[in-house]
Amino acid sequence: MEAPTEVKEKPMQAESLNVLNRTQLVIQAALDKMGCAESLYELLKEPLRLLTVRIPLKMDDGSVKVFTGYRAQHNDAVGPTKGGIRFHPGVTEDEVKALSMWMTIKCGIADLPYGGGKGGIQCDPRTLSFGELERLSRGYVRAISQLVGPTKDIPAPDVFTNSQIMAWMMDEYSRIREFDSPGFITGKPLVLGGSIGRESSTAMGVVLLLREAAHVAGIPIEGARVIIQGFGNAGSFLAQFLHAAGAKVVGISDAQGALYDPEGLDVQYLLDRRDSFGTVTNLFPNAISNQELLIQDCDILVPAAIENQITEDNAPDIKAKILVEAANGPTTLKATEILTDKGVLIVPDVLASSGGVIVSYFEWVQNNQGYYWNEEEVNEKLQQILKKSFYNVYQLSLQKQIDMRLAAYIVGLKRMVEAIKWRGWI
Ligand SMILES: NC(=O)C1=CN([C@@H]2O[C@H](COP(=O)(O)OP(=O)(O)OC[C@H]3O[C@@H](n4cnc5c(N)ncnc54)[C@H](O)[C@@H]3O)[C@@H](O)[C@H]2O)C=CC1
Ligand SMILES: O=C(O)CCC(=O)C(=O)O
Repeated sequence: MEAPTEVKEKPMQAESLNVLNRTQLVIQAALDKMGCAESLYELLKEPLRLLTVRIPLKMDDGSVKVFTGYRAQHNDAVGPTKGGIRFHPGVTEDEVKALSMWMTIKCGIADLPYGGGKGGIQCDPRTLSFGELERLSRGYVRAISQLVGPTKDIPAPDVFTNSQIMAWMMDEYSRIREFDSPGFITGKPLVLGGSIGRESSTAMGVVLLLREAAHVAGIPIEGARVIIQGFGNAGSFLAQFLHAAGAKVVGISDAQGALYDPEGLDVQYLLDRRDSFGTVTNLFPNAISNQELLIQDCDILVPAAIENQITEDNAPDIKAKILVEAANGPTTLKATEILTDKGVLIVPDVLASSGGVIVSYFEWVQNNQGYYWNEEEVNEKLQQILKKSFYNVYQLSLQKQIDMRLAAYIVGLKRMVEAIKWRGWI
């Protein structure tokens, strides 16, 4: 496989950028605060299961390339595991493990009957043809089919995967199982049992949470200056929604670079020109870098791309008053500390990005019952869950005088810990 283009070797940093290590630290801190036995940490510090697969792919030119994929299942004490599938050159075993653990916390905060799961293939889908992408998606499902299923582990989209890929995966799983299995995967096209609102749900969730955060921070959304890192599923819908809500989108970015205009960007113009991988900045000679964008002046910063974007190196220079993490794992622990000390209100990833899995849960419920809801019903239910989630986390952070991330982990682990105890595992 060719070397990834945008994942460059980073200089040595004082803090650890290992997402698994830092997730373990927060889980341990949360379990300590909850007064849990050490054995619970021993159980929850790693996924229960991790499958590594090698997927041979026949390329269009007749050659064969072999890709590495993963599926991690963090814990299934509460119910089947759930979480997306990522196609990205930066996918690693530790990343997939951490992502599955974050799914556990997300589902716990939203009180969904799931544990966390996550999958990924180390690949660059931008270099694959449509046919190669389909064969790779089907190959991955064949490789993991024993481990997943509508009552075991339910995948969904994540970075560089979409409803077309979910459709191929559902079709492949249905062929293997010899029956139609819409509930095997979520984020499907509507005609194949997808839910209204799933495609825009991550961004919709961010907007709903941002409204609550802005309310407690005393910053009106109307007129607020927003920077969004990432212009894919989460970032582009978000730009659209915030623009419609009267906010001024002053910055956006993608894997190639970033655009910033203090007067506000033309969101519709950018949406019309972005490609299917959320790239648009390559069309502009005045593009700046992602790192430059993050420290530009704004009221609200929304990382909506990949991990480790906000570190101890750039956190002191961040100007935003509210940080809403639509991406998974964009901020390191040191950066969280620096920003919290600066008085920045952080809506952590495990809360901020939960709109996607909540509507995925709605999709799975609708698939199981064979009865489909309208947009109003989906949005109303989503709003109810998110409002409750936000205040559960926010109030705990005030009550215990802890940062929002630690508070979110405590809220998110509660149901899992209880389920483990009731099952008699610990
Ligand atoms: N799609 C979903 O339902 C959910 C996504 N998320 C998280 O939101 C974030 C974005 O996901 P999606 O929008 O779904 O992905 P996407 O594939 O639709 O878009 C990703 C965006 O990030 C940019 N990007 C990729 N690599 C980058 C890099 N090295 N530096 C800067 N930008 C880069 C891409 O150019 C693109 O604009 C991820 O962290 C994902 O885990 C969280 C919950 C649900
Ligand atoms: O929709 C889902 O089930 C999972 C979405 C996801 O992967 C995430 O929240 O990170």
